[in-house]
Amino acid sequence: MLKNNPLFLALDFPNGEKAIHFLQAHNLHQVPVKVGMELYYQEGPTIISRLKTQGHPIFLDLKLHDIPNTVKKAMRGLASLGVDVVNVHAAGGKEMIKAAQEGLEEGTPDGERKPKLLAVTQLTSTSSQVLKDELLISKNMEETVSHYARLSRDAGADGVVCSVHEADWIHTLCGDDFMTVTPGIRLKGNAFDDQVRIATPEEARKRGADAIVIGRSVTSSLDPTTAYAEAKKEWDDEKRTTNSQSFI
Ligand SMILES: O=C(O)c1cc(=O)[nH]c(=O)n1[C@@H]1O[C@H](COP(=O)(O)O)[C@@H](O)[C@H]1O
Repeated sequence: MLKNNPLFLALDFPNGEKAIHFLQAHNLHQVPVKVGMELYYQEGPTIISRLKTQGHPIFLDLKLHDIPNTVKKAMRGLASLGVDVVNVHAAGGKEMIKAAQEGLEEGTPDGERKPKLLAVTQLTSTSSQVLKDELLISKNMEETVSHYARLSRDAGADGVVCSVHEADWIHTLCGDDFMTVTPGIRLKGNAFDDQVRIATPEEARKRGADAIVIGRSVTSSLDPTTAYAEAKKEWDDEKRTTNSQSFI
């Protein structure tokens, strides 16, 4: 795996013991991981320091969405944890995204690298129908995601979270160095009905995503070691032109 194009394994486990045991039992030493709300809200910063000690690059996915002042102060604290990537909801608007970057800059200890800031455009579980009927967004998915991506770039985010289907044209719109991180990844034959805008690791690579996030296709597999290896094989490409920004 090129260091610039991580495959983040989503550690959606109810507690730290289960997460660490999973990694050890399946020989997933030092792989990039994503810690989300389920695990972080149980364990707090302890799980971050445990994973860091074991050498895992970390995407801390808490999807902040609040008034700019609150987000800025929360990001100050998160920056001090030494994670590699954090995120907010782009729907919080430009001022909130700017405030998030300011908080990260202020909170990053001297000599350490500021975490990359991503903004979630539209969740991969959201369908075009939900966008229209429940969220009352009258633009279609393509226009909405494009708008949120441009807004995030203009506000100073390092990239966005989007689906694979949007990664290539976000690069066209926002530049090749604007990062696209794509969850909703499924290995062939898997199906989980809560995700809508899904794709395989191979499709993600072909559409130029900079990083992928994969969870249950590996963690709920009967053979997680093989499932992880399969995802990584599909995703890896030594010939790929890498983003000049580096995640980890
Ligand atoms: O920000 C995220 O990581 C995220 C954004 C998004 O639009 N969709 C999405 O699924 N995610 C996260 O990515 C992971 C996907 O997990 P699986 O559906 O099990 O592969 C979960 O931890 C989600 O919280």
